[in-house]
Amino acid sequence: MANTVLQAKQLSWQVDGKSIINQIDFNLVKGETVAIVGPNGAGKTSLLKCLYGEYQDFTGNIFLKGKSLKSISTKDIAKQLSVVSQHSNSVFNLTVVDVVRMGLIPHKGLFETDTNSDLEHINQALDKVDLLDKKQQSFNTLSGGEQQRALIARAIVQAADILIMDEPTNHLDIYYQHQILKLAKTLNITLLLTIHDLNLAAEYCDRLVLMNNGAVVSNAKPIDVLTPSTLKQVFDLDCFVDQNPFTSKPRITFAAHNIQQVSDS
Ligand SMILES: Nc1ncnc2c1ncn2[C@@H]1O[C@H](COP(=O)(O)OP(=O)(O)OP(=O)(O)O)[C@@H](O)[C@H]1O
Repeated sequence: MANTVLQAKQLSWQVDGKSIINQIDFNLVKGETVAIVGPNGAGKTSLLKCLYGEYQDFTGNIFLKGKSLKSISTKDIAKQLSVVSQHSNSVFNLTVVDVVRMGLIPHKGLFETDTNSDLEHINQALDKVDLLDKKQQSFNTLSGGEQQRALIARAIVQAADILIMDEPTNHLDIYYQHQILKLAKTLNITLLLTIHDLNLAAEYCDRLVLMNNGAVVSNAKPIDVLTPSTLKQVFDLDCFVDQNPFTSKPRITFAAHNIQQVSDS
């Protein structure tokens, strides 16, 4: 499709002989916001890791703006695609400004120092996420929401036009869940994320890719993916779908009456 920026064809990935991602076809179009949703263990993070080049031992093909991902250097991938992932946060025993400065790495030679315009760019990014006053604080001491904002500032400095976020709303209270997603949307770039909260996904995304057992069950607009029968099939729960009265987006209310106690299952 014209304007496809990221595409997977018959993508499979296994670990220790176990199939985790199973023959997935996927595409991401410039400018859209897409969420990968599905139960724990469905393969969402594994799919993202293949798509952003962390796992290279996949079979099938991944194309970044038409070029095979395996033929593009890590540095060139990072110029086009930035990643915000909670899993790597704990490695940052750095100040906030140093974390944000890491966004410059793909654009710099080995011994190239920061220019005044780089520093201005870093400050502008920190200002955009409202962390200028915390720039000298240790990243590890930020709250969960502030850490996500700092990583978004790093992505702004990285200046890629695709942003991948793995569970950006994890551990955030409801206010900050909305704040992070709204902030990401203001960047006006292509967004691909994983998210557990289907109501948030419906609120912010143009399209949802619903996964289960390493495969895609449904890939369409939220209204067409979030149907009681599809959700029952994947989550084994009955639900009621109506409209959010504020936004008119689909709103899902799950009924937990058939949940078994752990000891009964
Ligand atoms: N590096 C790995 N080594 C072994 N097993 C793995 C590895 N990565 C993923 N898996 C397994 O693959 C399956 C899918 O994991 P993945 O993290 O992709 O799921 P997910 O949909 O993101 O789950 P969650 O919603 O719980 O974050 C799980 O059973 C997981 O244990």
